Amino acid sequence: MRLLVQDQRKMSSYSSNFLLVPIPEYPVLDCVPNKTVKIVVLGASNVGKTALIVRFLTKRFIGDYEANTGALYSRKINLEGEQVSLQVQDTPCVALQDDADGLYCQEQINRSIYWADGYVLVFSITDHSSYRTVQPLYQHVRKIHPTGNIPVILVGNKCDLLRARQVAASDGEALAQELGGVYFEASARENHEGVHAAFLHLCQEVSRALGSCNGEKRRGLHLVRPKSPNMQDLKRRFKQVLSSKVKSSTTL
Ligand SMILES: Nc1nc2c(ncn2[C@@H]2O[C@H](COP(=O)(O)OP(=O)(O)OP(=O)(O)O)[C@@H](O)[C@H]2O)c(=O)[nH]1
Repeated sequence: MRLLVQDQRKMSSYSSNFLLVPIPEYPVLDCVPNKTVKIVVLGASNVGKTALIVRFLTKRFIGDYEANTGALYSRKINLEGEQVSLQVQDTPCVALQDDADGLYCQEQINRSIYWADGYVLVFSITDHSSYRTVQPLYQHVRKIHPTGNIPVILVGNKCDLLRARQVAASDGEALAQELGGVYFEASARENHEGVHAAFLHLCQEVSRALGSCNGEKRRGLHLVRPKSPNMQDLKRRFKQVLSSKVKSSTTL
């Protein structure tokens, strides 16, 4: 047990970016970034939404994730020389209704869609039904934001599983073009760079769209801020990373 605590300290001192404990949003009052980039990650079940967020924020891949109930992570990042507060909202899965015309989408997800400024739509290249979910999901986002530009990227995750591929890269590209976004194929499991490039692209798009004002000012004050990650959940994930289940080939 003591060893675990020491290890935690040692790791924390290597990088302030380590693990899922969010960096305090505003640790020093005079360093408060005046811009907040709010991103929500959406998609069908089991496509790797949580894995992608964890990869982006920690550079690590953890094999097993509990089906999540939607956690919000925040940290400060540098975008094109500007300090920005980044908030990333994980969400429970959405599913197509039996008639495939509509979506099962929890109210919590609707609030996150309303709240966000940028959208990561994820499917798994090994699961064609998750791909078919994307178009109705985008339409759903459009219903909530009927006017204006919607910064969006489409991520085809699990591209390490090439033999199990069910969605061609060209189909991903075609769909992204239809949605007005860029397509990224990524593997949360195998590769940090691809995931980082995808999220960074969206952050930059959102940041440019926001200009010098904050998203909340742009659209008027938003309703309810999505749920912050509860500490039990963060502690569990923290322990999970430190356990022998860690399967990462990257070093900090
Ligand atoms: N091979 C492979 N497996 C992945 C990848 N990303 C995620 N997984 C696995 O896919 C499963 C689902 O990952 P999650 O991140 O929980 O997926 P999710 O979309 O958040 O799932 P829900 O909580 O059901 O909505 C886990 O077993 C992950 O280890 C990837 O890039 N490659």
